[in-house]
Amino acid sequence: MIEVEDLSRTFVVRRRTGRVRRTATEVRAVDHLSFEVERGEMVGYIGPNGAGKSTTVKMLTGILVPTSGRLSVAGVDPSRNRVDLTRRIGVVFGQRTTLWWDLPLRDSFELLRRIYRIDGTRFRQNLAEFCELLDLGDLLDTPVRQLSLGQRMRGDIAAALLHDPEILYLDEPTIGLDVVSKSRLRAFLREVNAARDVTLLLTTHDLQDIEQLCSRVMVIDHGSLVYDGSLAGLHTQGGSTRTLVVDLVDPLPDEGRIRVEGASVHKVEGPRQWLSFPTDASAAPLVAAVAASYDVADLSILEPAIEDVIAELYSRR
Ligand SMILES: Nc1ncnc2c1ncn2[C@@H]1O[C@H](COP(=O)(O)OP(=O)(O)OP(=O)(O)O)[C@@H](O)[C@H]1O
Repeated sequence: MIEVEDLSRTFVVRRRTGRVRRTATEVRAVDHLSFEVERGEMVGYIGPNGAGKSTTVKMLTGILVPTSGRLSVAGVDPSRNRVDLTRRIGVVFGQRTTLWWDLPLRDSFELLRRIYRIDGTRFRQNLAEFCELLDLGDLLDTPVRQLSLGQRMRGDIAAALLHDPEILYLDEPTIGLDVVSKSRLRAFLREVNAARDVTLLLTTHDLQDIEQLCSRVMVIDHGSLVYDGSLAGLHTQGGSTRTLVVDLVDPLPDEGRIRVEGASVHKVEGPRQWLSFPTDASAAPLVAAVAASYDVADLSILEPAIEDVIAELYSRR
């Protein structure tokens, strides 16, 4: 559905370096990027600020022309055939609305029907389904400017899907939403993906969006991919560790530390000790080894926080 090959985009930025003098510097926003996304995939596209996410999405939607490389979205070259592509993609920006501010939601939808020339029956079916799934029924006659952020976001998502796009780009779709609205929106996106086989590319700083929606995550930094794979694989790649928390019956004398193969103690508080071990190692032999040599009252395992894993990945560059 999406093919990106050796894609780059540079910007020339002119900065004032004297009273009249200006120096031009080149910013390489996207740097020899290659990836493919299959139909129906839900892919998270993450990276620190300025990594090149928006620039990539702008090229995928045909807003920006690449400096070099090859790009194909639903079989179309976005910058050459932008109008064609527009009918096949949907875009949602968490920070901006694509709806008409002063019009009731219903009129915005009607305008979109005309712009995209959506078949009347199909339009009514889609509208009925989205109104039910997104609970929009009571809001259709409210002007967009009077909607709350969560209501507006639901309206924006319905608007982006009315013309049955094959791909949906979502840029920070849950930003600013409360916990309930976030989970409702994620449930809807899962439903749309499963029922309609819509391919989703999601840019977000909220890693829970990724954890709950995406089976694959691509991490971009300085314009190139630093990781492309499963969320679970990211833990291994990030070199993160799991933690075995051991509550001993009594503290070890002289603040002694548990000694076992394959793990090391990184914190001791009275009878409680924290042992780090690699994420790809099994905890079972470690637990057995600790239990065989020490009087253990309780044990638990802490998984690494995905935020820490990603922060570690960014900091390596
Ligand atoms: N129109 C432009 N002119 C000059 N430089 C630009 C332009 N657009 C983006 N850049 C630069 O390209 C780099 C990548 O920016 P981009 O907006 O793609 O990052 P991002 O990953 O989307 O960041 P964020 O998470 O902050 O939205 C940055 O250094 C940015 O300053």
